Parts: sequence; C-alpha cells; structure tokens
Amino acid sequence: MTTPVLDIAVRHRLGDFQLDAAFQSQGRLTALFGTSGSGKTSLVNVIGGLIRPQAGHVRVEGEALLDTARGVFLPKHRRRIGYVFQEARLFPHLTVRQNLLFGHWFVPHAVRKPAELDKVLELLGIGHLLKRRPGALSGGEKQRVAIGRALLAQPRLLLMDEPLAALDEARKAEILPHIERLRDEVGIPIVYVSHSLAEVARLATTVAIVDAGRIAACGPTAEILARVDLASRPGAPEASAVLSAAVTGFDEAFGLARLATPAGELAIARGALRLGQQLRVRIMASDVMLSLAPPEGTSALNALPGTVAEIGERTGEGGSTVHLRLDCGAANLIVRLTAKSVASLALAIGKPVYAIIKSVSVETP
Ligand SMILES: Nc1ncnc2c1ncn2[C@@H]1O[C@H](COP(=O)(O)OP(=O)(O)OP(=O)(O)O)[C@@H](O)[C@H]1O
Repeated sequence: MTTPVLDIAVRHRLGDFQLDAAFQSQGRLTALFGTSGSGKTSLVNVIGGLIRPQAGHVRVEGEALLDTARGVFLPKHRRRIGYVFQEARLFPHLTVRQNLLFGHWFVPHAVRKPAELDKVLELLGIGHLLKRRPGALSGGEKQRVAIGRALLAQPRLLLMDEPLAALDEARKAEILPHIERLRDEVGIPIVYVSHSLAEVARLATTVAIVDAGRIAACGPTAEILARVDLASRPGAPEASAVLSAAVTGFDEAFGLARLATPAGELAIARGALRLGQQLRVRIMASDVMLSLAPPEGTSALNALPGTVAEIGERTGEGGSTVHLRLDCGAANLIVRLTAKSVASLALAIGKPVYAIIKSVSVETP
C-alpha cells in the first residue's frame, strides 16, 4: 500500500468540545469542510503543532510530526508547515520582495534553493509587484504574496485556512487559477479549510467533512459531493455531481458551447471557452428535475437519459425532501426532489428517467 499524503487520528478535549477525528488522504489538496464550530480550525492547529492533543498521530508523507504512542511531538517551528490565513498578515513596512524573502530566511542554507523565488513569482504572477509595499496591493495581490511567502519557506505541507473568505468574487476568480497551479505543479500537499462549496468543488482532490469534532466522511471530491446519504447532514456540502468535461464544439448562432462529459453531452453558455479545453463542471442536486418521458416543451437545454440507482432517506422539514442518485452514461447525477414527486412518479431503483438540468456551473474556466 502506498503511504498516504496525510494520515491523521487525534483525540483532544477543548472545554466542552471533543475532537475525535481520523482520516487519511492521498490527495494533493485536501479540503476540510464543515459548519462553524465543527472543529476545522482545531484540526488545523493540531496539524500545525499549536495544539498538543491528548492522543493520536499526524503523519505527512509517512513522517510523524506527532505520535503520542511513541512520544513524538515536533514543536511547531520544526514542522516546516506553511500557513496562509484569511488575511494576508504581511509586514506593512517591508516591500513585497522583502516580505517574500522573509519566508526564505528560515530555510537552512544547506537546503535553500536560490531559483525558488523566480519560480514562485511566475507561479503566482507577482513579479511586477516586488517593489511595492502591502498598502499598495489589492486584497487578491496581498493573498498571492502571502502564498508566495509561505512557499518560499519550502514547507512540507501548506495549511490554507479560508484563504479567499475575505475577498470579493472578482478577486477570488483572479486567485483561483494560481491555487490550481500550486496544487498541480508544486509537489507540496495542501490542507484547505473552506465554507465554500464552489471552492471545494473546483480545487479539492479530496474532501473531509468535519462534523461535531469528527470526520463524517472523507474521499475523492466527486464521490463525497455525490453521496446521497450525506446530503442531509448538517455541515455537509450541497449534494452535487462534479464531472470532468471537454469542449467539443460551439453552437455559434446561440452562443453555446457543447461539452462532452461522462454523463452525456451538455450545452452551456459559450463564455471564453476554447475548443478542446478541459473543465470541471458541477451540477447541484437542486438544479436537476426528473421526467419519465423525453422532455418536450421545456426551456431547459440539457436533458440526459439515466436510471435511478439510489433513493435516499426522506429528510428536510417533515421529511419532505429526498435525494436520489442516477446512473447517467458513465457517471452519476444527484437529484433533490420532494417526497411527493418521488411517490407520484413511482420512482424505484432501475427506473428509466430523464434528468432535466436547469443549470451547470463551470468550476474551471
Ligand atoms: N481553547 C478552547 N477551549 C474551549 N473550547 C474551545 C477552544 N477552542 C475551540 N473551542 C471550541 O471547539 C469548537 C470547534 O472550534 P473550531 O474553531 O475548531 O471550529 P471551526 O470548525 O474552525 O469553526 P469556524 O468555521 O467558525 O472557524 C467550538 O465549539 C469552539 O468553541
């Protein structure tokens, strides 16, 4: 078996709150997702060495930073962990260059890589900002510098705690591609705390759902977001299908792009999409309706044939809501219906249906 990137099992009491969380991740970017007070920050603090838990272990790529059974507790300054917080926390009196190199100074000479600065500047698109001070940067630029500073300390792991929460949508959109490149091109595993389903669907390779101090589920992003049994849990993300897609053509007359996905072909607004481009798209359970016959006379562009594969428990107020999983082509779609619709359509496992998709979000432009 390959060594997991992250292997965490901790028990710790904080006042009335019991943290009892265990998960393993093979992912390059592991998102911790959960409601306020579920224990995400406490878990990040355990990984970073700010909390010394009563029992457990934290291993990053096989190396123990904490193992109470073996008496191992690496203090935080020896863990080589980079932090990026909601606010950039740059030094206001230092230039961007000095802020960036501040991270570099903590790397022992023997392992310092001089070429690293140029790589980080290119990766984050901040080369033109070097002489400025933080006061003259936008929120998104500050955050990119903060990420650069963390990277230049050559960490073994990057902890990002709600790094985009303080930014507006435009700044978020500007920074997301840089985080994707960081995930795909730099070999540093990332733990990413977020409340945003859109961020998690777009960035995470693995999702761990944190609920009341425990890990309710952990696994590949598409699998976890499509879990019908999680759909009603407090703190779970809204059930969605996350599909890989490729742009196969355009319908110029109507400004549409055609996408090939494992669930079938979809048409979406063309935007700035390019032929052959690879994307991730997300279809939320609440954006899908079902029909027993091929739909006619509807304004929805996308209708995919499938069969009912799983019918969840009745949830919501008075048990009025049901989540269903459909087999569509080689993928699953998740649908949220009223219990009444499930009964009136006599939906059962194996029944053929048409999924009418009202909206598709593109997670990777
Ligand atoms: N030092 C402490 N003493 C007592 N209780 C604590 C302590 N630190 C945290 N808690 C409690 O532990 C619980 C988890 O807090 P934590 O900050 O880890 O949650 P979170 O998921 O990060 O929340 P948020 O999304 O709001 O940041 C909360 O109920 C909090 O009040």
